[in-house]
Amino acid sequence: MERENEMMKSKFKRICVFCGSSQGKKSSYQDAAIELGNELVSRNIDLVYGGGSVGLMGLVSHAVHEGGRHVLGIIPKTLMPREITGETVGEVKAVADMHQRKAEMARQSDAFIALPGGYGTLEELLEVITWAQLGIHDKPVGLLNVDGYYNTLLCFIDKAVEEGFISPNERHIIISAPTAKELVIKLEEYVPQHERVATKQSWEVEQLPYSADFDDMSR
Ligand SMILES: CC(C)=CCNc1ncnc2c1ncn2[C@@H]1O[C@H](COP(=O)(O)O)[C@@H](O)[C@H]1O
Repeated sequence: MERENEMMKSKFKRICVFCGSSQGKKSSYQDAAIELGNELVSRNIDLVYGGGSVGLMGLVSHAVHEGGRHVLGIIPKTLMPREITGETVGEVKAVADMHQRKAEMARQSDAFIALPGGYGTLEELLEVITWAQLGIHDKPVGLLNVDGYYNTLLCFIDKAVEEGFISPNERHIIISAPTAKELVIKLEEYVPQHERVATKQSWEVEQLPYSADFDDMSR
């Protein structure tokens, strides 16, 4: 038993999952959300997500919570009413707005996975990819391509590479796989290949709230 646990040790402590606030029409999307939750549990990985229990978000968070791992939901105050987001499980952290939510989700996690979803999921996914490209973080980003749901997005990204808008090295930022198990293994093996535009340190300096100079200029 101890040996089994030892084998299942992951280099990730917490993974952030982006996914639909809807369940999607096919049962395979729902099955994949539960399977991903179970995969995290089996590898002793905790969950960070957008909070709430609507759609695939509810399925993945319940699976992780019921499996005994920690669940952290990060919710903007405006989405907190139960009728919008549903019952939450685990720890809930309230933040001021959507921007703070994404920053906090990214800060709290060692890697990101997107399940099928809509605008919200795409926006969260593309933002963490862009941040990786810029060198703000070097955490792996995975796409769980359930039943080929993301094939057209991946084709579009290949087109952007062909047309010279994304470099081949930056194409490697997105890691995709059809099942949770394969995806987590690939994320574990990920080594960034792209050049960073700025060092992490320079971003930290840029992101300091207000400098005295800025304050003076605004007077
Ligand atoms: C108005 C509405 C759709 C409310 C649903 N309630 C929600 N509760 C919590 N997080 C959400 C909600 N809607 C979108 N999100 C965020 O956006 C993503 C899902 O958006 P979507 O369903 O793919 O586009 C999630 O990863 C989550 O972080």
